[in-house]
Amino acid sequence: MPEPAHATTAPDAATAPAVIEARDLSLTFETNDGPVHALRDVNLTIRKGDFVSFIGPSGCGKTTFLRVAADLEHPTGGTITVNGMSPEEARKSRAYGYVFQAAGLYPWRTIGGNIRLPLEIMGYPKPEQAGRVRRTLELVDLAGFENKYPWQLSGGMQQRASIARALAFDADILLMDEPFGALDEIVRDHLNEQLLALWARTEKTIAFVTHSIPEAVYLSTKIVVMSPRPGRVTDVIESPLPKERPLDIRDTPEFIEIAHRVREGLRAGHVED
Ligand SMILES: Nc1ncnc2c1ncn2[C@@H]1O[C@H](COP(=O)(O)OP(=O)(O)OP(=O)(O)O)[C@@H](O)[C@H]1O
Repeated sequence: MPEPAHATTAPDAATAPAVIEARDLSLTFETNDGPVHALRDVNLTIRKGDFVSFIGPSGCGKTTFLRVAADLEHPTGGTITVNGMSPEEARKSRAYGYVFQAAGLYPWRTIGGNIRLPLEIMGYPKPEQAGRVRRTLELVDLAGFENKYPWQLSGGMQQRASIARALAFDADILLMDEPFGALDEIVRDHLNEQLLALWARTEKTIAFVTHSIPEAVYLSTKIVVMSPRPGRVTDVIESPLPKERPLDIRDTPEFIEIAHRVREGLRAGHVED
């Protein structure tokens, strides 16, 4: 579907190079109960430096979109490119880091050991591994926790460690599948603030799945509203909010207006089971 003409877009945001580009992207899973249309005709451009949130009810294809971009699933129709390459080429060139819903840290490895793991697999020299682990721990505010084990950290700290692991090899793109869904609201607020600061500092492109309207509006430059059966994009909202966002921006009329539009989009796409 074409992107809405009434979107308010900062001039540079519209001209930045495309990082993820989906054209008529479809994925149908063949199951014993018949075909499941996880994605149908999704058209979307994610540009360099965008923070894009995907929001929609359970089963609308948010995770599937990220998994297709990450070459973990293969489309059955249309095309998707990542940094101008096929998802397979992008995966091989380590174009992205992936953060899963659960932190997924190995309990028998220290926090440093977990972050080092992809670097070991990629064959980085040992001294460089150590430097990268140290720098990414600083980025997520976990300096000093390198030698702790995951179970010695809170849930929020574990999620930060899993973000550090995704950042360690310095990919330009971060794919984040509901990384804060299981955390309480205060911790989530804090991590949202930290993630925004990290995004501003590193100028990465972030694709972020969430169920939370306030989280989507607070974090994003662009909000993709999806609806299920078949999974499709029903609205793309370009946020007019400034890049600097203190938490109390959530009380401003601009914020409330965008949240309202997201809610309307979700309501319009709602289907009864
Ligand atoms: N491997 C698979 N085989 C068959 N169906 C699948 C598979 N993976 C996902 N699906 C189906 O595709 C649809 C989209 O799933 P997806 O996980 O992308 O949704 P989602 O929007 O991320 O949901 P949630 O918010 O619950 O995480 C769902 O109906 C799901 O059951």
